[in-house]
Amino acid sequence: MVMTVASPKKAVSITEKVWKTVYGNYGTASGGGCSSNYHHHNRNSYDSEDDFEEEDETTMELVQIGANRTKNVLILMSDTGGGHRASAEAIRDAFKIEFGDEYQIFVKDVWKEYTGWPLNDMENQYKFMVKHVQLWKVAFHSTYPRWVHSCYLAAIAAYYAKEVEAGLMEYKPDIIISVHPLMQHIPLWVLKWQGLHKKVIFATVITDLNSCHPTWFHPGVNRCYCPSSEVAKRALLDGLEDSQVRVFGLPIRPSFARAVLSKDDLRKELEMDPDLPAVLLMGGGEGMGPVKKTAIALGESLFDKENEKPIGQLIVICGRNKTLVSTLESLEWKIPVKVRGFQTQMEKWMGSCDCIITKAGPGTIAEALIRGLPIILNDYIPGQEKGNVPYVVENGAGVFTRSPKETARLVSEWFSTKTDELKSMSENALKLAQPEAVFNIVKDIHELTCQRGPLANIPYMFTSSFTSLI
Ligand SMILES: CCCCC/C=C\C/C=C\CCCCCCCC(=O)OC[C@H](CO[C@@H]1O[C@H](CO)[C@H](O)[C@H](O)[C@H]1O)OC(=O)CCCCCCC/C=C\C/C=C\CCCCC
Ligand SMILES: O=c1ccn([C@@H]2O[C@H](COP(=O)(O)OP(=O)(O)O)[C@@H](O)[C@H]2O)c(=O)[nH]1
Repeated sequence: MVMTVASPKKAVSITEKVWKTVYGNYGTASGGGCSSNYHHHNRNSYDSEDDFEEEDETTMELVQIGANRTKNVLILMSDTGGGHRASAEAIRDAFKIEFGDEYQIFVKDVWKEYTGWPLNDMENQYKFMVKHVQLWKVAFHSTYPRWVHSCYLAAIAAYYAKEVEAGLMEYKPDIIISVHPLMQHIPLWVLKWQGLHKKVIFATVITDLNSCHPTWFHPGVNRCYCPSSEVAKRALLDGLEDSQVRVFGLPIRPSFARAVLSKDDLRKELEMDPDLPAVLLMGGGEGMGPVKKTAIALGESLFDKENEKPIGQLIVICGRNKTLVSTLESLEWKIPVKVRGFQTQMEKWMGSCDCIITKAGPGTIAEALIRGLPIILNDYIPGQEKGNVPYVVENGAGVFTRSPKETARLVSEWFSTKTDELKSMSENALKLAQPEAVFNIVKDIHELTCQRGPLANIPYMFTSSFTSLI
């Protein structure tokens, strides 16, 4: 048997034996692992004291089990918008594709499941604030200084420490990944109180492309994955070290990166017109922005009055906005229109269209870039989405206008007299696309896990007894 890691003897082996008895979650890793030199053993129980006599061999086995057992990954997210869940699921799927059963992934809103008001209702509070956009502006900008958001979060952490701790420990995480701006501080404090901050790997995956809130940046993380060099610059200015920061792009579901899609086949499958150019209109996971007015304007501009025939078709995806679905469904259209609620296969709808109109949501933008769709941005949420506008426009992948009429005019030109413009924007979009980002992120986390070595087994049995003392 070839060993690559030296194993401390007696002291470790006793602790590990106790640990192994209570922690029954190992050995399912499919090939790979951190080192191919580890030989996997299938012994799952300790039968007698005699084991202590076979110390060398036993200790080696324990080291191997630590290396090869399934690692638990807890991804912290919240449904404030649709982007955080989309990125969390992208990371989960990429782990599965790259490493099979080596990692067990939990995508959770721990705050919603374990804590109380106001922490457990961020979705509705966020929805309310972005509807009253001035309120969101004030909340976003007034919490910008570190001392302000740290005080808020510390107060909440103190109040809900036990609940958050229970929520985190439930999943016995070896790795915690936060894809949410408000989920760095509290979990990191909890890990510190538990003495687990050097054992559990903590990574932040930022899902804003440019003007993100500084709560994303916490110097206590092992890695901070930034979707763009602009965000990386902000991270460094905010006190993170070079060694913590990686720039791979925004994590997008592997179905966008890996699937080979033919537009003709997709149109058949989605029952679209096979020949008419198609525009996709959406407003993030919640169907926000001027979707209704834009749809109506497109209904007019994509109809050639002289020849009495449509020059394009329209797909409207309203996300979770059910009122919008029923309003649009009740209208009469002169062009082919499909109205849909929340869709789980966005890559198919994007793959079947020729351009997209959306608010400046980072997830939708990154997905559209991968599909090479020119983008008309028709709105942005102040603060975190503002910087996405120059990111798209200055790179020649789209335009910004809040006017539904102007939007409708642009699309009708792209579909008739200005097809060259559409083509060159599509090429620019593809240049910005980073379909491999999610795979690079999970591979980097895997490397980090391997660097920790096989003895990074986490004594959760001790932490839970600590919990009961709080
Ligand atoms: C000194 C006077 C202070 C007055 C402050 C007033 C009110 C404070 C109350 C709320 C604080 C608001 C938090 C602001 C920081 C937000 C950081 C941020 O970027 O948040 C964005 C996310 C939404 O995600 C984005 O969605 C986009 C699309 O919609 C897009 O996808 C983008 O990529 C995403 O990043 O926003 C949130 O999640 C905000 C949730 C709001 C929660 C309600 C607040 C009350 C609940 C619990 C208190 C929790 C924290 C308070 C401390 C916050 C300190 C910053
Ligand atoms: O019906 C829908 C509508 C949206 N989305 C996804 O929701 C995310 C929206 O994220 P974005 O950052 O664009 O905006 P947010 O919803 O967070 O405001 C993107 O991945 C979309 O593909 C989806 O899967 N189905």
